[in-house]
Amino acid sequence: MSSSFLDKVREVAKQFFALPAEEKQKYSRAVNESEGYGNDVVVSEKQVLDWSYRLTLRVFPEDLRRLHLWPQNPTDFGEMLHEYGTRTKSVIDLLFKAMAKSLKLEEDSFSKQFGDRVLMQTRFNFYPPCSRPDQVLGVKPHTDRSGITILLQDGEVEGLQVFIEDRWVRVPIIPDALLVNLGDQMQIMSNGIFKSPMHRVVTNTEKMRLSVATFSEPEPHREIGPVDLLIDENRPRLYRNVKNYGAINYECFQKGTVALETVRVLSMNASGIR
Ligand SMILES: O=C(O)CCC(=O)C(=O)O
Ligand SMILES: [Fe+2]
Repeated sequence: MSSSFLDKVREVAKQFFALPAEEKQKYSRAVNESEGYGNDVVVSEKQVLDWSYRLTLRVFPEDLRRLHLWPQNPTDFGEMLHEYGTRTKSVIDLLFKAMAKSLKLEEDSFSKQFGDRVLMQTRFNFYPPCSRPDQVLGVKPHTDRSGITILLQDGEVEGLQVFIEDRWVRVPIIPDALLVNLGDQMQIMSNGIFKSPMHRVVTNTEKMRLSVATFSEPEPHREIGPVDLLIDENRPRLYRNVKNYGAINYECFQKGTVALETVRVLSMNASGIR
């Protein structure tokens, strides 16, 4: 993707977030829905909300697009999202193949688990300046539930951090780069070889920040699990097969538990006692 195209994606998204509140509210996320415009889903009075506005839209499969939630304003928003989504999908398809080959597996080992109706959601994150960046995060620590997430960062303003060896490490801005973030479902399929990193977004007092995250996951009824060839005596099965991991991940996030732990296979010793 050319840098002018990536700039265009950021520009059109910024134009949407700059619209008056009443205009953006036409595309509001309904209670219990994930698609549309708004803030965090509120699950408890004690919850500390993320300092961000989001617009989340499903781009694939095309017949599941909810076009009434796609902004009419700016007028080229729909065309931009279709184009960006299509190109991002090819990047994801390619990565699935390359990652399987890198483990000496058949190239469709991961993609065939996801099937040919992969769900792809694009989330536009808008982080306004925040007067108390010491107290409020743009996005709380989490791992993505996806297989692969493709992230287009702001062209200038940093904010993303990854948890590596017990500390938060900042992710630099590379203006023309797409950041590939692996999600929990890739960790499951690769039997723990590819890791889904914990990450968060910090706020800052002066500048707004925009990012565009595209998540890929299988349809909820499809079962995914560690690829057989990645399981042996030296590397026992780490995860059970799962369906609808999105729901498991969401429920755990609400409860503050780690979703991947709940699908882990517990090892037994010779006497069958854990
Ligand atoms: O804004 C970012 O850089 C990351 C956002 C993110 O982690 C997410 O939307 O899952
Ligand atoms: Fe994330």
